[in-house]
Amino acid sequence: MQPIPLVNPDVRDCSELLTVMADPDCRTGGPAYEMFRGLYLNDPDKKWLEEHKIRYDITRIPGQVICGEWIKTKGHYHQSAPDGYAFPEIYEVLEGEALYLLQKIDLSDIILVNARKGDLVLIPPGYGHVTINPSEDTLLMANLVSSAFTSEYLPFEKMQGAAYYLFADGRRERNPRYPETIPELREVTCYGKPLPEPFPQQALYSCVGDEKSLAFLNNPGSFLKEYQELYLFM
Ligand SMILES: O=P(O)(O)OC[C@H]1O[C@](O)(CO)[C@@H](O)[C@@H]1O
Repeated sequence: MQPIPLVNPDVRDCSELLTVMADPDCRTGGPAYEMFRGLYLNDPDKKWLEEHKIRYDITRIPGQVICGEWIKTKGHYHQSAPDGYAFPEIYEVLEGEALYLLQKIDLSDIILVNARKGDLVLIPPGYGHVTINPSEDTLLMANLVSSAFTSEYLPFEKMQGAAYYLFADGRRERNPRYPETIPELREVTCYGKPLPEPFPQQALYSCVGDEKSLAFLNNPGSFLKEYQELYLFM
């Protein structure tokens, strides 16, 4: 596939991360990561994506440590689709390595997914998510998501971030604002593990045009059994 030109990003400034950092006195600024949203290679792909209410984004997260933590995205939940279940999302690591911290809205499950180049990571309905770049190298990742979704930041902002903080010195600490009774971070590694059918099996952009493998993005409630079979729940 020819590369998609990455131009005109939305830039998340480090100062926008202050409400989710472990250190409430953290003072930082400057660009944190770039989000290239609503990308396509050609007009037929653009039309197909629009007709199917799907957005393809690429995010570039240069390796850096911010107030002792590995750089991370701000974190958000997704609101419910018309069928009553929250919009899911799927990520692909294009370069570098990533940790995806997923936390169920009722906090009954908190997962840390290790992924590297070529891996696909599915964010099931109802899981808030934060992406962490745990290295000095740049993380480049793509995602497909419903274009009807919006990001809900408030649950993370109210709690000063996700349930766990990951520090560059290797410490992983529970965010003290969450109850002591929350589950331990459940770590899974998806290196080279394909997602089960009917979810995408190949590079995300090559799924553009494949109605069957992307149907879950706008119809989350129709795939409840399939979510149970994800490696996330093993
Ligand atoms: O909105 P946040 O939490 O900064 O996360 C950014 C990521 O979320 C997305 O908007 C998709 O959920 C991507 O464009 C980007 O990778």
